[in-house]
Amino acid sequence: MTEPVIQIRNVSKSFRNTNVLDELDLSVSAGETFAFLGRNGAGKTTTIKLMMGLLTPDSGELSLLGVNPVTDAVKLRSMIGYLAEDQTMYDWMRVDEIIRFVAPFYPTWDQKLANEYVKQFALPVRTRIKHLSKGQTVRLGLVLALSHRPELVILDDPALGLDPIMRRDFNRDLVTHLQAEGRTVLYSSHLLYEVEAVADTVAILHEGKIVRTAATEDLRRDVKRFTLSPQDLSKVGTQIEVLDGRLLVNEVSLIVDGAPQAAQLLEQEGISCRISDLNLDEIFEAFVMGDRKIRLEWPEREPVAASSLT
Ligand SMILES: Nc1ncnc2c1ncn2[C@@H]1O[C@H](COP(=O)(O)OP(=O)(O)OP(=O)(O)O)[C@@H](O)[C@H]1O
Repeated sequence: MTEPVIQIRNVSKSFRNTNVLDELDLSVSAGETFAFLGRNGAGKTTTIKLMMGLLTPDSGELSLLGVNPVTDAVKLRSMIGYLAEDQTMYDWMRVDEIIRFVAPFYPTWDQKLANEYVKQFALPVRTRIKHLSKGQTVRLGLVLALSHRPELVILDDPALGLDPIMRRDFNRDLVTHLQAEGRTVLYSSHLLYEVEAVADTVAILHEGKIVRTAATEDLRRDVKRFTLSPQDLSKVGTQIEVLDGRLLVNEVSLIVDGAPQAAQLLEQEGISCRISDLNLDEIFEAFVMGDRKIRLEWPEREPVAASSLT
């Protein structure tokens, strides 16, 4: 079996008293488009900076393309196409000037390819960077990140600040230029629906750990809403993994991971329920904001004393 292109094992990172990553494990295979998802502040940029050797882990190990970013960051950076969340470019330079400026940093720079990207992205070469639109700036960032034909591309929330149509076009560009060439791509975002069209695999980062890694179609199959009667709640065994539980009027709504198995178990128990599909935003929300404890508390609740009702 070939080595993963990105391998992170047991990586922890704190800033002063804040523990951002807690024994994080993550693995990305060659040719995969891997969406790295988390809410704002979840630690996506911190993880990416660790991968690029811009930060050092407190503990754990990282390997990208077989290189250790802690000891060999400079070598690694020349092998990776990296688009930072807040790209700081020399904004007084023109588009053609910054391309000429960046090219010598990469031994494998392909100027013909850079010219093709500039043409395809319709970038105005004689315009100063400070006069580009947000969409043009992101695309220029891509030209600079991709023209040395990196095997691995890391994009930190690249579509941030783009309007929905631009985001769609940007994702289409990603598919055309990177997936078609079999590159490995790690793409961070806080929007699950946004990465759906491009990602092979989605990993959800929450409270310093990856809480789920799956293909988007598997997430849709596995995570569903079960609606049942409150009386049946105590019969629901702990074998069912509830991501979120809510008490509605005369009903209980449970968002369950492992829906096919859960449906089978409930059927065996003779519990009737309604099972409905969720969209990707609802699935993401259940993982990062779901109330997992409430279910356990309900059956143990003290019944309301009849005297208190009078
Ligand atoms: N250099 C630093 N010093 C102190 N705290 C930091 C530093 N860098 C990040 N943090 C904190 O670490 C946490 C994770 O930040 P990070 O930027 O990695 O999150 P993120 O998932 O990329 O968020 P966003 O989607 O908003 O960019 C945040 O609470 C942030 O304030």
